Amino acid sequence: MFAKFCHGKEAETPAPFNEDALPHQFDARRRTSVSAECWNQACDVPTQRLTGGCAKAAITPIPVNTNKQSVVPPSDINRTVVSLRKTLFFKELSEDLMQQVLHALKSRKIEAGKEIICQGDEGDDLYVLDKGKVEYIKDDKKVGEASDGATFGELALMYNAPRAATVRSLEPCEVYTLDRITFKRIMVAKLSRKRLHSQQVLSHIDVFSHLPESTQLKISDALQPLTFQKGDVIIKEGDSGSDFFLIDEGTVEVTANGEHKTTLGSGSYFGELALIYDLPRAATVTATSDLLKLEDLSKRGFEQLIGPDLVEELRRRDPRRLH
Ligand SMILES: Nc1ncnc2c1ncn2[C@@H]1O[C@@H]2COP(=O)(O)O[C@H]2[C@H]1O
Repeated sequence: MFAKFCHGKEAETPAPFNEDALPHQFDARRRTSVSAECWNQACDVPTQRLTGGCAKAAITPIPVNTNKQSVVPPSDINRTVVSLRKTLFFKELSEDLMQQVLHALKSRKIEAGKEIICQGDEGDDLYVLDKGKVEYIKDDKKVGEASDGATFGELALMYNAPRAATVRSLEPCEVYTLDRITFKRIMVAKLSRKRLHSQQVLSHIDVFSHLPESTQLKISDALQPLTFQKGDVIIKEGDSGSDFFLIDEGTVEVTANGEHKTTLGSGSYFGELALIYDLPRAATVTATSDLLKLEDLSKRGFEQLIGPDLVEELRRRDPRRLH
């Protein structure tokens, strides 16, 4: 069993947590899910864990010291960023958060034939394979290989799940590691910014702006940003409807039966009719600006979060009466 090898492997000195940098209430060694850890959204920092809600008081942020030299040599930074951006989590990470990631990385050399990650273990670090080759083993079966530029080990950190596979070095490897605490802090900062942005988009749309803040927050959390380019068809007349859209930035043209009906811009929404009447799409909606940024609410989210009063209001504002 690989698990045996794994648990019998040489203990690698774990990167020490810089507990001095943590707020005193925060237990760095505690392992809980992100949702169970409580974070101060406004300043992207963990706060005291409380039953039933987050602590309100702002607590000193954990600084990632971006003045100190990153262990990644300047010549390798682009390559490391490219490697990180291959994973979904880092794909659209803002530049400043990416800088924080780069400054928190630690470098490690690993001999050939070592278990870097062991299936079933708790996740401590995320790995960027800078040089070398590894194999992935699941339930004692080899399921894949990866070489320079691969990133692995993020799933257990993201989902607070046990390691899904063993990762073993096939040759001497050089890796960069990102510790769990920094990963989670970046993750919460990213989510918190996303939430704030979605909330701003929502609050600029008349019909949503009067909703209670708690409802706005729930809807904001369910929104997913999407980007389109000029000419992209977002909705096709006659199709069944699965999403509702808010326009964050840019414009769309609405056509029905081949006729121009209207142009919509930021502060508008579309795609509600198919969902509220359970009918095929009444019109085609096409991006007309070079860049179109939308916030997407799935049909499920729409059904769960848009209450009867709001549905009634959307019915009252049926655009077919206007244009
Ligand atoms: N005159 C219009 N006729 C039909 N749909 C329109 C019109 N103006 C805007 N729309 C939007 O275009 C969307 C197309 O998908 P839906 O039918 O779900 O919802 C529609 C409305 O949100």
